[in-house]
Amino acid sequence: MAAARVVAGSGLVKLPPVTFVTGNAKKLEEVKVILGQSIPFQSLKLDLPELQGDPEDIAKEKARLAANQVKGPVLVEDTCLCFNALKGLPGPYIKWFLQKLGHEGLNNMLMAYEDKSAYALCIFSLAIGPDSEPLTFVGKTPGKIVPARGPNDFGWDPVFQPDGYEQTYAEMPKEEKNKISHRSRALALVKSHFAEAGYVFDI
Ligand SMILES: O=c1nc[nH]c2c1ncn2[C@H]1C[C@H](O)[C@@H](COP(=O)(O)OP(=O)(O)OP(=O)(O)O)O1
Ligand SMILES: [Mg+2]
Repeated sequence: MAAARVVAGSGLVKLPPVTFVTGNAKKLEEVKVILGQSIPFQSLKLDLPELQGDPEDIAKEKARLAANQVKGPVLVEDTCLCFNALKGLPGPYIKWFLQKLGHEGLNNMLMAYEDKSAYALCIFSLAIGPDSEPLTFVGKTPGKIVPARGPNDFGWDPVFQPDGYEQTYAEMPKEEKNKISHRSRALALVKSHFAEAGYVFDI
């Protein structure tokens, strides 16, 4: 795929379509709906290895790996579920905690604490090409951890109840989740960036 190039004298950067790289079909479904026609993108199903550490660094490293494989502009995302009583853990490691412990186990982790508050964090990272420093866009939704309610078709949605709602993410209609979710808040920043950055697409 062609790399990004500056159009001389115009202040514009010409880009091939962006590739959203994820191994998670449910994420992709939400991103498609939230982005609509605002940013031309295609998707690539790849489960990229993830660095340990600070969530923003994990997302940036994912973007670097993706841009090296795709050899063009990429967007990736890393999602964290952070328990306040546990000082932000499991955070970026939620995937493995959920896989091993399930919804009940996540609730049990908070049994010793009165504070069940938590927040969902979504970090998109955009790399324009293999050699460019990735940018990050962070969206956060506060809520609490509750015993599972609602359809079990996307990760920890049944155990996360956002503040101001009586329903868990899983119980909400998708449009409602997409209005307030960590993912849509991060994507709002991605959209503003694309609107302001002077990218034109080679499509
Ligand atoms: O809105 C969400 N509602 C409920 N669960 C969610 C959500 N978003 C991600 N999740 C789950 C998927 C994975 O168990 C973990 C994040 O891990 P994370 O590495 O970001 O996702 P992943 O490995 O499934 O896909 P990717 O290939 O994009 O890294 O939280
Ligand atoms: Mg992952």
